[in-house]
Amino acid sequence: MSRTIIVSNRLPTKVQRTASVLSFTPSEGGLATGLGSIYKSDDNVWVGWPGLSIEGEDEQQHVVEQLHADSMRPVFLTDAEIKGFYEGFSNETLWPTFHYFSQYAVYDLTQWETYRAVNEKFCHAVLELAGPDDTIWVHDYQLLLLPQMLRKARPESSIGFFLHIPFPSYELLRVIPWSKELLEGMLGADLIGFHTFGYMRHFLSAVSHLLGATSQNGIVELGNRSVVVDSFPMGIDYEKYATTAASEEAAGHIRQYREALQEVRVILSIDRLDYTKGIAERLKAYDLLLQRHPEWRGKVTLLMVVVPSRDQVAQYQSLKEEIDELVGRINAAYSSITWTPIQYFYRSYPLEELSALYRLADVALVTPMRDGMNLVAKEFVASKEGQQGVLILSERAGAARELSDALIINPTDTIQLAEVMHEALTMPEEEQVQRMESMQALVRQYNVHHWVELFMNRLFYSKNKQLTLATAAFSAQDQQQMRAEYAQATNRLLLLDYDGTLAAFTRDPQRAKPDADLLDLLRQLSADERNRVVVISGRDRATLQQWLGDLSIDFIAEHGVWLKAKEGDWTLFQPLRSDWKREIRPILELSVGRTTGAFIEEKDFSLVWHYRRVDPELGATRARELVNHLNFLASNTDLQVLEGNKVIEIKNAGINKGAAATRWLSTYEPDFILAIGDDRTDEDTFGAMPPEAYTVKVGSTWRSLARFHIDTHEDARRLLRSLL
Ligand SMILES: O=P(O)(O)OC[C@H]1O[C@H](O[C@H]2O[C@H](CO)[C@@H](O)[C@H](O)[C@H]2O)[C@H](O)[C@@H](O)[C@@H]1O
Ligand SMILES: O=c1ccn([C@@H]2O[C@H](COP(=O)(O)OP(=O)(O)O)[C@@H](O)[C@H]2O)c(=O)[nH]1
Repeated sequence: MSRTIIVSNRLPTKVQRTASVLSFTPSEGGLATGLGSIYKSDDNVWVGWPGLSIEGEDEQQHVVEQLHADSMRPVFLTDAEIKGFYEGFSNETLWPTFHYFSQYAVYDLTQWETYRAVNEKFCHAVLELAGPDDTIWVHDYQLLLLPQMLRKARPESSIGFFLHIPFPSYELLRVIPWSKELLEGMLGADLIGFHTFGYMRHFLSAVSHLLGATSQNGIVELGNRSVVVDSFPMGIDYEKYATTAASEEAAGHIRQYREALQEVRVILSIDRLDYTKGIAERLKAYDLLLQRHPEWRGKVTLLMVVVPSRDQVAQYQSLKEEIDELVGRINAAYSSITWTPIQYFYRSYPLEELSALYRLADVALVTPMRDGMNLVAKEFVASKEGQQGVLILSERAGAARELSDALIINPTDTIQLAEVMHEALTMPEEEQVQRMESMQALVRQYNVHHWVELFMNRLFYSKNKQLTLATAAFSAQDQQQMRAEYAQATNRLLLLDYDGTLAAFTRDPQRAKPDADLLDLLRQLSADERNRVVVISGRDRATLQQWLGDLSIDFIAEHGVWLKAKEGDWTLFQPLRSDWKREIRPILELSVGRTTGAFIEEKDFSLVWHYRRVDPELGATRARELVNHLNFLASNTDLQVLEGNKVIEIKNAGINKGAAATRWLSTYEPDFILAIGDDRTDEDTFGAMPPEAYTVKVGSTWRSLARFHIDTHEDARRLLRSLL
């Protein structure tokens, strides 16, 4: 039976120690509360840290047994690991950077090494548990390296990754000295999910800028795999919150609270203690509300729950002091004998009491500076079924992308926030109900079950697509078979693309000049009279002639425009015109003028716009614009627009590598064919070959007509050497 192995730093149950007794309680934090509400079934196991240092063997055994019953497998961390991995790299480097608080980030080599070691530890724990058919779903920033570690150990596994916090602009990410390793770690997954489209865009941009990997429609092309990237806004267990808030137990709590609060209106604020949550700014705005609208004094109370969190990290300790001080100052300034402006609780509450608070409140204040999603906002909405109530929501919470019927605010604008609190407290009942109902419909539909289903279906789809669309690796056995057929053959045709296949793809095309090793390889291959070696390239004939002209080989240049057999001269594929260049060249020049790093290459019968040296995102955007424009001009003419690897080529229609290669097939009638290429333009060659030909794609495995795949140009050379 195949299972889903959920892996996250924090388990949904946390272990606490009072005196020497261990107790087990639900964890706080959206990852644990959200996923924790649905994972329990025989098909799932959850691997994670129980939230406490437990070093004694007996205690560990006790914890293992307790958690086992709930399908959880603890990963125990030592004190040093908690310091370096959890408090350190996770919460002093990644957390501040990803939430745009780079000023709080530390870059410490020892912490980074501990982070890597703990990711390894999680990897071992998962590998001990996971069978070959199990799906592994890794969660969050504490385990960014884990997908790649698992991929190395289990290349065929189905691995998903979901990030619960924002993904920042690459300008922030690149500041981390290990940013490339972190991205590579994530790319071990088959599917990478984010809460919002914006985070996903930042990720793709970072991958392109820092790793140079290209993506199309959210699919990142890696050498030998492709990774699907998408957004999946996490939902909550709607029914659970709606039902609990309407329960008798919650009603009992509400009666009690009401008695204490009397008639005052309630503004509710619930968060973990975190500088990303905007708690201090919220307090300042509340102060402003009481200043600017004194009519609310004695009539409203801010009920503020702050859940202790990461209290060993310095920034969290100083934030606690700041909040204590602000609350003290505001209460001292405005309190009366019968009224306290802020009721402040530094602790966590069980679901029933939280639900009662949600149900009781007139207004919920969810005003983070940055927040991956924020489930409190959704829980408030679900708890208000059949009720009025107003949600004030920061534009920088992931939830704001969905809950557009909330009052959306900028959390740094305290004056705006104070005024919006006033607006919320005076909003007509009808408008409250209408906004609430529309948000409820959304939170009910896009609930956590829907989220899991969506993610899992997409993971299944991505994996399946990889398997069906990916070109098979050129196995040792297939290569053996190829060599056997090669040995038998007497009239062999070797069609070899140049850039990216025989030589590495370089920033400056002129630097891809053949080295001694390549010249020797081609010389030896062509020395065998049974071989006809053809370099089939997009390059102009002059360059090919200059670089390789001394060899006894054939050429197909300019993507099939110029042909040359070793015994003869250069000939045109067919009579061609080039007067169209006069009209097209100025368009390409205009685009070069607007795009630093772009350049034009002119061949006899084609013009090429290169963008390999352009900022990758700008290059891709300009290339799209140019292709659209050129295609428009080329319609109703005998021109065609070809897109290659960081190039756009415009040339006469009907000519491509495949059409040219067909001439060699009919002229020489080979009994063995090997065609190797890395580019989109080589697909024309592959497509023109008979089914028994050995067609080999270098680089990406995705959607090629080739029968086999190899990783790099070095592999291509090795393959050719193995024929000698
Ligand atoms: O495990 P802790 O260090 O105690 O922190 C609690 C969790 O905080 C973060 O939660 C995030 O996930 C929520 C659900 O997707 C999302 O709504 C929220 O915006 C995030 O901040 C963190 O990502 C988790 O790993 C922690 O367990
Ligand atoms: O006393 C409390 C206060 C909050 N929460 C839960 O903690 C989670 C907070 O998740 P959110 O996504 O809002 O932010 P995070 O803390 O994960 O950054 C929510 O599910 C709350 O119900 C809790 O269990 N007990």
